[in-house]
Amino acid sequence: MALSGVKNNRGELRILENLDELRTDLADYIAELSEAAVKERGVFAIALSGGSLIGLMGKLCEAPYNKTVDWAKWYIFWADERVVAKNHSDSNYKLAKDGILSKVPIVPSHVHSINDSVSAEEAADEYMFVIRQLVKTRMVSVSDISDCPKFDLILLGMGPDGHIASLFPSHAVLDETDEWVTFITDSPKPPPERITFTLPVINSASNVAIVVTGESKAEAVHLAIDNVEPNCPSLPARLVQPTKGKLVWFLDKPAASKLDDLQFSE
Ligand SMILES: O=C1O[C@H](COP(=O)(O)O)[C@@H](O)[C@H](O)[C@H]1O
Repeated sequence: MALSGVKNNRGELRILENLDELRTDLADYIAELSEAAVKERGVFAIALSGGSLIGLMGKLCEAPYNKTVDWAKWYIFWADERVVAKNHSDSNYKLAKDGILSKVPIVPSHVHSINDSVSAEEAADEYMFVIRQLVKTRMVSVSDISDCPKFDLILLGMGPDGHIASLFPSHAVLDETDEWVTFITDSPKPPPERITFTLPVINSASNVAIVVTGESKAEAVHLAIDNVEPNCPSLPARLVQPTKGKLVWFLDKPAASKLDDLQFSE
């Protein structure tokens, strides 16, 4: 049976019994946000991550979602990307294309992937320019408290070290507040060159979901969510605090196993 509730102002926690339930709950959540955004704005601007998240989104390609979701209204972005060719096995674009985008009727021109034929710095600048144009035409909303884009949904995974997107613990890039998109060339997890949304962009989204499974991530989940002493100010996942938006954690039981006293109603 799933547990659900709000904890420590760290967002809504959804703790699912097993991966199958998590996949279904995640697909329902994305489909509902898509429907609401299309009704309100006529489009749905969604940013994906790489890693295990894509496999966990797989139910969206199955009935009923493959027929009921208004795929033509989706605009797809990436919260982070590895600076490799688009056909490389490390590419977050390739992962999403093979796992989801090639299986549903997304409009190809709505897929905003990163230029893989330039340097990390140039790719970050180009990507920011593309997003800026889409903000101007309101395909992507704009935050009313900063000049940041306001994505309808940013989907994040989390590594065992607490990294989200390509924002790694104690990395200087966590302090980046001027740019929407930036780059790193020293990622502790290969490949070293990556581009990533910055924290101000992530925290300006209308909705952010962090999807985490497996016991190897339980300690990072505890540090990111619980009131721990000393606090972990440089743990990226803890810095996800949407200013006006809503944060939801999707966890399986092993990932949630080190959380302090859960007292949600079943
Ligand atoms: O390198 C990355 O890792 C994170 C987490 O991946 P996971 O396989 O442990 O879920 C991912 O969210 C990010 O997009 C990716 O570039």
